[in-house]
Formats: sequence, structure tokens, C-alpha cells
Amino acid sequence: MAMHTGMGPVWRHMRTDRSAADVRLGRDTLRRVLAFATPHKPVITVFLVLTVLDSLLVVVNPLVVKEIVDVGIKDSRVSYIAVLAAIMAAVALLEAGLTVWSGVLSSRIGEGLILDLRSAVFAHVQRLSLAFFTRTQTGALVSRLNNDVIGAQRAFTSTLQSTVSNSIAVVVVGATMITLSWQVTLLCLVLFPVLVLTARWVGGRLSELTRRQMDGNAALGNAMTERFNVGGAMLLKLFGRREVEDEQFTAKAAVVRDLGVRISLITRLFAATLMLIPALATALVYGVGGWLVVRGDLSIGTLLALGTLLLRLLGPLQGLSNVRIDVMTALVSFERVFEILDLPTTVPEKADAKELPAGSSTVEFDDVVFRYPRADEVSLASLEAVARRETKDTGEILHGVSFQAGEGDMVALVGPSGAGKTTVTHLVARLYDVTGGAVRVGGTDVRDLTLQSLEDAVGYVTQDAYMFHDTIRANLDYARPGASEDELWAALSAAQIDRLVRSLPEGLDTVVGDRGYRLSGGERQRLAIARLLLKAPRIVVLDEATAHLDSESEAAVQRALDTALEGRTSLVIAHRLSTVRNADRILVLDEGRIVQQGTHTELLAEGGLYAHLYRTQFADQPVEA
Ligand SMILES: Nc1ncnc2c1ncn2[C@@H]1O[C@H](COP(=O)(O)OP(=O)(O)OP(=O)(O)O)[C@@H](O)[C@H]1O
Repeated sequence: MAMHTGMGPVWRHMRTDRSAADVRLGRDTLRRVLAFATPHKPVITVFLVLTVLDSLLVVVNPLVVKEIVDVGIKDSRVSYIAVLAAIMAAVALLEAGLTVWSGVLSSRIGEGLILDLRSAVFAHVQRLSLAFFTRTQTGALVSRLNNDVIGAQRAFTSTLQSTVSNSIAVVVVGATMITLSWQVTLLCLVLFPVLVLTARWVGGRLSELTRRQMDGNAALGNAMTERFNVGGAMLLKLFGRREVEDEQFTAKAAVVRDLGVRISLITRLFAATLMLIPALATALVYGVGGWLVVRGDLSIGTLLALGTLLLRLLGPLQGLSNVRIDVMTALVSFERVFEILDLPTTVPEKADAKELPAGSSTVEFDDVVFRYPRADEVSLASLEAVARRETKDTGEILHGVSFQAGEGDMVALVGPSGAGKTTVTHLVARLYDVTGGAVRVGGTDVRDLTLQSLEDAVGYVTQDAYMFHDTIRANLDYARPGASEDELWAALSAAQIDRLVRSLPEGLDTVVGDRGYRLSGGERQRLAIARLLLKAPRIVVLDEATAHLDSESEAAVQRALDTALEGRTSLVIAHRLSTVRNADRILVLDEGRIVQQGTHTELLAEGGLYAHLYRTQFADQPVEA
């Protein structure tokens, strides 16, 4: 097997982060790692048996060589030589077979473990509260997780295999060599510490230089992404900074070049040492061994066997010198994955949570107090580079908010920017939990309901409705899996967007979302309304678009909304005159408090903040038909 003689895995060791070896692991880590291995126990057992067999085979062929030379050739026994040669060929075949078989098992274990870890992490992260996502740079989290999941599976494949096979090989080959000639063995072993020490030194230097090179490349990447987008490119042009930018970029790139040259120099020096030491050891074996043969203390066959065995000792010894770092690196990866799995959600479902009874759609806020969770309450200490750590409290955002929306009522929220309107809407479907007081849906505290039944009952349409980078059909299907073609078109037509979708060359199969066909703000919101209509929730939370739509799409959005809200209890962050006029109740929020509530006519008569908002925001809007 390549592992016994080759130096392939060495390069990976050389570049791994050596700091892992000094990390202190949690008490439970090993137990939990084993728990992940349990489902794969039978395969791991077979894999280990194969690895042991393969490592034992390593000494067979050198011993057969000895037998051929010392007995077969010396005594001119041709048929015996033929048998021994056949054994050699059989061992080689067996070794090849074992390599393939254990390779297949290794990937089955590794890939199986990746699947288990990925599914567990995805399922858990999906259930974390919204607060986690507002605090964490998702891209960085995802790439960290990907690396850790792959690092963790390595524990059960290459690390496990190399540790077992290298240990056995060192013992078996070492013992065989000592039995053959302890004098020669001792002599060659003097050279190995040189190899191990060089490898350690090179490893330390390489891992540090590689880390610096990665940082340098990241800095280059950041410089480019920041400047090669429309905003950055414009800033550069407007401030005439081209020359300075050129110089700064070249300086950063030069650092990466210098590091690259140093890494390559050290790598080559090490490669030369790797070739030199076995060559020197071989010279020693044949020099000293040859002398012993001449003196009659050693047979020629033994000398040849020693020469071959020596080469088979080198790789395993080298591998073992890195074992601690390998094992620790894999365990640290596991620990990072566990850290994510251990993150508690701030909106947990109770064990005895109830289903929301069909038809209940009242919403009630009872003296609700709320503050947003701090970063250190929702994100990870070890994800410092990913999460913006802040321990400062955002302070109370809502102070004793109380109101009721009866079945089918439309409640409008108005108030200056930052008053807490969006925050109020977040609490209805438990995107966050209240700090004090209670939010009730259908008369039950939302914390006593199952998350699924609550999520089914409440639908949101936000200003910038998110669409997956997928077809219109797939985005609609998300709200009602398996919806028929007729149902899709009925929803699109009620949302006043059917004409547009029909006019697209690909129709329902047009890709929308981040990078696909770009819908205008109004079109996107109408598509979101179609999605809401398919979901058909009993309660609708809506953030009306503030952006100015042209009067035609404004009217279309309005008609779509009228359909969407009909017969449903709704909470609307209102920006339109028609909405406030039609609302059953208007809540006027200011600095986290409801300062006024009533109908449009009542509030206008009352004066105060509403009358002021009306004059500044609503009065100059045309009244729609
Ligand atoms: N995720 C968050 N973490 C911490 N503070 C937040 C968060 N979201 C909002 N806030 C703060 O809560 C306060 C209320 O914000 P909210 O978005 O509810 O106001 P709003 O009335 O909807 O404003 P606008 O009309 O401008 O959208 C603001 O001071 C805001 O800075």
C-alpha cells in the first residue's frame, strides 16, 4: 500500500495547522464522536481488520526474497523458487485487492459520516431563532462548517487508517529487521531521528507560511470584491485614487509572491531530505551488511531483505510522528461541529405544545415588553471572526404594548421610523420571543403552541420579499407543495401578476431570485402575495411597500392586497392612505409604546401624533377608487 513506502500524505501533514495539537478538548467530545461512529460500527470493524491484514503483509515479500536467495538459489531448487515467486505474486495481488476494498470501505464510512453530520447541522441551524441569523455572517459560517465536517470525517478514514497501519507496520517491520540483524537495524535507525526532526521543523514553518499566504490571498480577494462592484468602482473613480490603489494592490500581491517562493524553497529542501535519508540508510545497510556478509555473519538473502524492509519502515515512522496533530485536528473539527449542534434556540418548542385549533385567528398583545437578544446570547464564542460580538444590550424596544385584533380585523400600525412597528410584527409568528407579557393567537400564548401550527396560521409579506434562486413555479410550490397548475394561475391572477408571468418567455419556469430574472419591487411583492394566497394562512402580516410604485402597479398591488386580506385577520404596517382609512383599528406607535389607537376618523379628531403623521405621510396621497 502506498502508505507504507510513499510520502504522499506527508504533504498534507506539513500544511495542517499545528496549533490544533495544543487545544484542550471538552470532556464529552470523545464520547460524542464515538456516538457518531456507532451506526458505522460494522463497516469500521471490517475496515480495521483489512488495515491490520494489509500492514502485516508488508514484511512477507522481503522475507520471501531472503528465502529465494538463501535457499532457492543457493541450493539450486528451481521448483521451490517458482513456488516462492508465486507467493510473491499472490501477496502483491492480495495487497492490491485489500487496497481497493479498504478504500471503498473508507469512503463509505467517510461519506456516511459527512452525510450524518451535514444533516444534523442543517436540521439544527434551520431551527435556530432568527436572532442567530441576524448576528452571523452566513457565508463564513457555511464555509467553516463545510471544512469542519470534512475534517471530522477524516478522523474515521485517513487518520484512523494511517494510525493503525503505521503503528503495526513499524512494530512488525522493526521486529523483523531486528531479528534479521540487530546491528544493521540499530545503525539505520540512527538516521531516522534526523528525518523526524526535519519533518517537524518543516511542518512548523510550512503551516505558518501557508496560513500567512492564505491571509494574504484573502486580503487580495477582499480588495478586489470591494472595488470591483459598481459601488466600489464608482467611489474609486470619483476620488481619483487609481494610482494609489495600483500601488497598494501590487504591494499586497508581492507579499503573496514572496511567501510562495519561500514555501516552494522549503518544500523542495524537504523533498530532497526525504530522498536523501533513505538513500543514505540504504548505503549504510549495504555497506555494513556487505561487510558482515563477507565475514560470514549475514546471508546475502538477509541483506536484501533488510534493504527492502528499511524502505518500508520510513513512511510509517514519518506518519507516526504526525499522529498527535492528525488526531487532534480531527477531534477539534468534531468539536466545532458539536458547538453548532449545542447552540440552543431562543424560541424553543415546549414538549407539551398544543396545535393551534382550526379557525382561531385572533391576535392579542398583552403588556408586551421586548428587547432584541445580544450577540453573545445567540451566537458562538468561537465564531468570533464570523459573529460581530457585542455584549451591549440593545435596550428595551417595546414597553408594555397591548392591543387586540379580532377575527377578520385589519389592524394598521403607523409611527415614525424606528418606533418598533416591524418588531411588533416579528412577535406574532415567534420570530422572537417576548421578554415580558404575552402574545396570544386564538387565545393561546404562542409559546404554548407547536411552531408548525403557528407558522401554518401566520403568513408574512415583507417589503423586499425573498425568493429562492429558482423558478417561479418552485417558489410558489414552496407555499403549497403539489399545487395544481390551475391553483398556481388562480393565485397569480388574484395577485395581479398573471399577465406578467404569461408574457415571460419561460412563463412559470422563469428563474427568479438573486441572480435570475429581476422583478421590479412591485412585481416581486405581487409574486409574494401569490405565494401567500397559496399558503392561505388565517392571519396575514404585511409590510406595505414604501417605495413609490407607478400608479398602475400601485393599483395592481392594492387590488392584490385587497384579495389577500379579505376574510383574514391582518396586521399591516401601513404606508397608504387607503389602508389607514379601511383599517378596523389603527395603532400609533412611538418609541416602543402605543400612544394612540382608534379608527382613522377618531384619531384625526383626537389630534396628536396621528394627525401629524397623517399630514406628513398620508394626506397628499391620492385616494384610490
Ligand atoms: N435585529 C435587531 N437587533 C437589535 N435591534 C434591532 C433589531 N431590529 C431592529 N432593532 C431596533 O429596534 C428598534 C425598532 O425597529 P423596528 O424595525 O421595529 O422599527 P420600525 O418602526 O419598523 O421602523 P421603520 O419604519 O424604519 O422600518 C430600532 O431602534 C432598531 O434599531
